[in-house]
Amino acid sequence: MFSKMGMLHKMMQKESLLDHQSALMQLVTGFSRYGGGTIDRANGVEESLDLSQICKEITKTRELGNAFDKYNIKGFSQFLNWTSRPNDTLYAPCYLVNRHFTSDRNDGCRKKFSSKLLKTIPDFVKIVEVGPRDGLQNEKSIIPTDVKVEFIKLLVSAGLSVVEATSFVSPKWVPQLADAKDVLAAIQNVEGASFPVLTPNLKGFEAAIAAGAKEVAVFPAASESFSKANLNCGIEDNLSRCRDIALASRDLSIPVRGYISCVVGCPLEGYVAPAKAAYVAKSLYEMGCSEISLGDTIGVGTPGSVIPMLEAVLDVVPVDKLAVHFHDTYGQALSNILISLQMGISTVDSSVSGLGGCPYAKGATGNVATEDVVYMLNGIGVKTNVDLRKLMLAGDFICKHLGRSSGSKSATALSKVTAHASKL
Ligand SMILES: CC(C)(COP(=O)([O-])OP(=O)([O-])OC[C@H]1O[C@@H](n2cnc3c(N)ncnc32)[C@H](O)[C@@H]1OP(=O)([O-])[O-])[C@@H](O)C(=O)NCCC(=O)NCCSC(=O)C[C@@](C)(O)CC(=O)[O-]
Repeated sequence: MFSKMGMLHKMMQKESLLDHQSALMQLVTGFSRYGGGTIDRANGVEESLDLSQICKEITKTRELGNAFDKYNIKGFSQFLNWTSRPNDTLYAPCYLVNRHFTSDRNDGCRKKFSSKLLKTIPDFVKIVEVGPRDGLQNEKSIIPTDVKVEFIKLLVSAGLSVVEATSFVSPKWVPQLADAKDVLAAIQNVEGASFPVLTPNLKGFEAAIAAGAKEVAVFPAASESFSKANLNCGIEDNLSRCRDIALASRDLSIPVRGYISCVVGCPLEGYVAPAKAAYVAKSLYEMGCSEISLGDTIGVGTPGSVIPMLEAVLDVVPVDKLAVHFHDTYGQALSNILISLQMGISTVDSSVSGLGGCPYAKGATGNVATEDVVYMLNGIGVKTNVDLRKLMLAGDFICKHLGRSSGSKSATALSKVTAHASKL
């Protein structure tokens, strides 16, 4: 590999050769293949050695640009794009690492990228995995308890420190989670993660505590209609139920997470004003919730609606108490997450393989896929402690059981490029 690249490099230096169509074609094909991932570090190829230099030369060489146009070779255009950044000697190796899909956390990248845009992003992001609860609650055919338990164990072994396990809600409303007590009993001895469970009222809270829950979550909505559809009561009545749970858990030193559904949009009311989300967030904060997760339940938000909502909430709740929870119905979740991180939020909810959907939000698809979140965070050098390869195993496991393919773009891509996936 090394000698081949060296040869190509030499050929490029001889400008006259570039006029020759077959030599040009060889170069373009060679670079395209190289850009496609055949780098061989074990044989001593130094990515920074030839490539940054080569990339510089490519940008200088109009003929190669023309050749790209003519032969429409994809990998080559990526080289051209990479080198269009300023100071490409610094950037090129970094891009190449990403090009090779290692997806490992790349501290080098972070340092080199430390532009204004990434400066405010936290160094560490806590991922709250909601796959076993939000991900599965909408599944029509009942998943055996032992499958759920194995799924949770795989998620924990991938390094996820918070795995929302189930809900203590009415089995008539959410039949899939009717085995909440058994799931919780089976994971009592699993170490390395906390397992919050949803509790809509004191009845659910008491059942959860009796089953061994050490952390619970309440879930009011920012929209009156959704609150009624989801919980059979309006916002105020539900906040008062949340308050009862918060009081009861204070006595037991049980942390209570507060979710807010429909923070930017509601399946029944449409647009939700930022002040509504802020009002519910403030109420949850004042009743002592340890964390408040802002849910775009139907995935309609864009940075255009998420930023004003976050600004309103940040006026009343400290940033370190906030989490974001985006569904990906319109493919906006990652951009919304990035914006949230830039605004200082460092807790992100997601669901492996993009599983999920709320039974009372018709048409809404799953949560943002955990693999996609981890892939993005790895790419910008943010630590998560999550092992992407093991996470993909958990995703494979549950997708096989559900008989469907993964909703994660990163997992799908990485599993196709096995040579790269093995380097994760
Ligand atoms: C809240 C209730 C229970 C009110 O339901 P209700 O029908 O108004 O309750 P009720 O007090 O009239 O009682 C009716 C029956 O439910 C029983 N019941 C009452 N409470 C419980 C309980 N805790 N556990 C088990 N059973 C319960 C109660 O005992 C009674 O049983 P019956 O006498 O008929 O045999 C019901 O509306 C419910 O369970 N809703 C489920 C809501 C839900 O789980 N939604 C999905 C999760 S929210 C979500 O996904 C959004 C989120 C959080 O992810 C954020 C985002 O995505 O943006």
